Amino acid sequence: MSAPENVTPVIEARKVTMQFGGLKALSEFELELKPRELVGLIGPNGAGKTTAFNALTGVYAPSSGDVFVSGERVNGLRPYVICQKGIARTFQNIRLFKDLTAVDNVRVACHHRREAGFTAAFLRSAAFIKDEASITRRAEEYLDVMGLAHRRNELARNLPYGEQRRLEIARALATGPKLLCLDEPAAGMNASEKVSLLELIRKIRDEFGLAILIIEHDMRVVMGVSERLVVLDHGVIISRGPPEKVRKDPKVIEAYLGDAYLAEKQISVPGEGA
Ligand SMILES: Nc1ncnc2c1ncn2[C@@H]1O[C@H](COP(=O)(O)OP(=O)(O)OP(=O)(O)O)[C@@H](O)[C@H]1O
Repeated sequence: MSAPENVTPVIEARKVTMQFGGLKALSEFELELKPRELVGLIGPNGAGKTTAFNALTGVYAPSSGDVFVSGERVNGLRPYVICQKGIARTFQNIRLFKDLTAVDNVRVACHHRREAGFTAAFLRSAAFIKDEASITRRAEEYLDVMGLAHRRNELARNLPYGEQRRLEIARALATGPKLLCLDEPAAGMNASEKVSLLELIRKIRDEFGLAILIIEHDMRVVMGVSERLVVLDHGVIISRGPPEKVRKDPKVIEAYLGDAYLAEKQISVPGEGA
């Protein structure tokens, strides 16, 4: 599902470097996602994947290089401002409002793009009340998309782990993003849960017309859903392209697939048995 060549990318990273003291966690990172693209960002532990997400979403200001959202340079802008420009993310460690219900977790994100202002809220005007009702309806729709309608009134903390992860995605979707960045959304799930989550993610891309950038450790799973992969190792992009090309790239095999890391993490390599 590739976008036409001349379409402005939803996100572009140009030579983005992140330096922490003496450590270059990310070096001259280059990335471009067109609308509706689904791209996997992979690499061994400590490769710089989360650092790349943090630089794209404003958690870190790049030490050098530039990030553009829909053609606008966003270096140094706060994460919530970048989110307002259409970049939503989830985190490796679940960050829900654990003492709010599922629907309220999503409502909070819907508020992020509400139109009624503080005065209306203060006066609880008719417009405000109508707006609140429509926010609740929208939040319910996102819960439904993520298969969580039945959990509407449960506290986030009481949801099973896999459903907490889906609730995070529902909340990110509710900000109305052009790009959804998912940091290991399937972490901690078994193989079949991972496959069904990633199929759901692809469905979301198709239905909402979003671009999606996904960090995922399981090569088999990520190769199955991504149209393109970008491979990081020690902060440097060592390979990029369609999954069938990347999985044969000797640099990837050496850095990632051939790593003892695979055995340690019990990660399956596509084309190698079960
Ligand atoms: N805020 C920070 N300060 C110092 N070093 C950091 C910081 N954030 C990340 N690093 C270092 O940068 C390197 C890349 O880390 P990062 O978390 O981006 O890797 P990753 O590919 O996401 O790894 P994993 O798969 O284990 O999550 C690591 O050596 C890490 O220790």
